[in-house]
Amino acid sequence: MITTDRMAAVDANAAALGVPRKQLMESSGNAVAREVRAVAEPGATVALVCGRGNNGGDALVAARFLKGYDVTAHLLGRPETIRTDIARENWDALEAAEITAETVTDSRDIDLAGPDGDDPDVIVDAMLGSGVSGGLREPERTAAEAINATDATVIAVDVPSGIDADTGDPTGGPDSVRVRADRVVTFHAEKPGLAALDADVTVADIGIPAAAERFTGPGDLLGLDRDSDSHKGDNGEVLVVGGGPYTGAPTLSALAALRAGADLVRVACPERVAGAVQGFSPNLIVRALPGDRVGPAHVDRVASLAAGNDVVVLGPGLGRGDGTHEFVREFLTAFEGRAVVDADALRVVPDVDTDADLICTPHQGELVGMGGETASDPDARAELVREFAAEVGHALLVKGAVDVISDGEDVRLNRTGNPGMTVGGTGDVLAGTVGALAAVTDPFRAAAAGAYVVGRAGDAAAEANGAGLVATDLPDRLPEAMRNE
Ligand SMILES: NC(=O)C1=CN([C@@H]2O[C@H](COP(=O)(O)OP(=O)(O)OC[C@H]3O[C@@H](n4cnc5c(N)ncnc54)[C@H](O)[C@@H]3O)[C@@H](O)[C@H]2O)[C@H](O)CC1
Ligand SMILES: [K+]
Repeated sequence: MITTDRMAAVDANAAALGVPRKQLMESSGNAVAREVRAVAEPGATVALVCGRGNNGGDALVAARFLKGYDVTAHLLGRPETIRTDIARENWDALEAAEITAETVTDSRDIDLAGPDGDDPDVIVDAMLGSGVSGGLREPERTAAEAINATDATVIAVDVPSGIDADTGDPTGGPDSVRVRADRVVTFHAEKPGLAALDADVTVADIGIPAAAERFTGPGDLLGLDRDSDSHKGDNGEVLVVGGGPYTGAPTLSALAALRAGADLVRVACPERVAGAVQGFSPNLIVRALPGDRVGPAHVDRVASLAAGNDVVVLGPGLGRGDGTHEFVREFLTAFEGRAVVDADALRVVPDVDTDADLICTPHQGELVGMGGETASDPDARAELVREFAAEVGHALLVKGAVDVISDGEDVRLNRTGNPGMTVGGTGDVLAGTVGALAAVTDPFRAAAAGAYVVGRAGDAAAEANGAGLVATDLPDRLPEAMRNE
């Protein structure tokens, strides 16, 4: 089962793996033609009703695969207004091949009947697919009514036009016009909304590599951009809780959170290191906690600071010690928000009873310290991480040459990054990045996207600095790494 958003992500990941959308469209069109052949013998009349997006493009490809059938393509709009290059190229190919094609610009001109005035044997509904928004407009609306009025076998491409593939509901409200299909050929995987329809659904493999789903890619960044009309705070407020024995760690997390798009980043750290943290950057808001270590005495103060933020990043530079663990335990027990837990705070997580929504970011040694298991084979490790995430009830991002991300159900692997990133501090950058992303998306996506972009930033830094890569190289490279291309 795949949602429309995830499908768009997987499609972008496939393109990054060298399988561009035009190639997928060729497979989609082929699958549509196969479905036509399954319901009608050669010689049958087939009307392809094509919108101007890629859903229409799929049917334009199908026309080339339907030799021996009496095919007419009806394009709803002028060819110049076809919305994508790949659909237009397939329209041009159709014309060049002299396959019967008509354009319909006025809904009153829609006529699906063949030369003898009879309904076609088969109608392919390729008006709108996953790009639909709102109720059908003209000429699609009238065309849908015309399709529904025939006694042709109606095959919908991807989803019946006017239906939301995620919900199965008509896109214009309960009584709005939509195509009533006998069959649906949907691509790559079943869509959540199709099962409820009164249609036979075929899932066609269109050649998207399994790696496009299994591994993170640029598609995992879709939808994470800032809204153009957003206000200060809309893009996330992050509280980093750490420092004591170390000052660099909370600072790196905080700088990374800012570069990953958070609007405001606050650092709660012992007063002994507060000046040093602030000294790194005027962009940070520092809240000093009395003393030189974070301990149980600070729980109330940190809890009240946390309440004003979307996400807490807990752990960078906290150090270990009875007081630290006690602080983490007490804080998490009462906390009900979202937190990234890293470094010395991790060990406490499996024993804490908390309503918080956590993303734990252990390396493999820390995973074992938490009670988890690891394996050298990535697939075996992925399954172990998934099981452990389900057991602790939180999302895990287990760092390694290949990172494994799981929320106990889904698993994603991340291959970006390089051996140069084993230097100190890159984990702090990752925790801060995931913290910023967790303010704008769910924990699993935040962890997957965070691992991907920090690895990419590290790859760019390694290219520039070779073996001299240091963690402070990474935050400034995050904005470039977060572009979804
Ligand atoms: N990997 C994949 O996801 C693949 C998908 N394929 C096919 O592509 C469509 C989705 O194509 P897209 O161009 O994104 O959108 P549509 O064709 O569904 O819509 C295009 C166009 O229609 C206009 N529009 C939107 N809403 C309405 C409305 N209510 N009334 C009228 N017109 C509307 C709007 O301007 C849109 O831009 C997917 O379903 C698959 O069939 C591939 O070919 C293979 C890979
Ligand atoms: K359709």
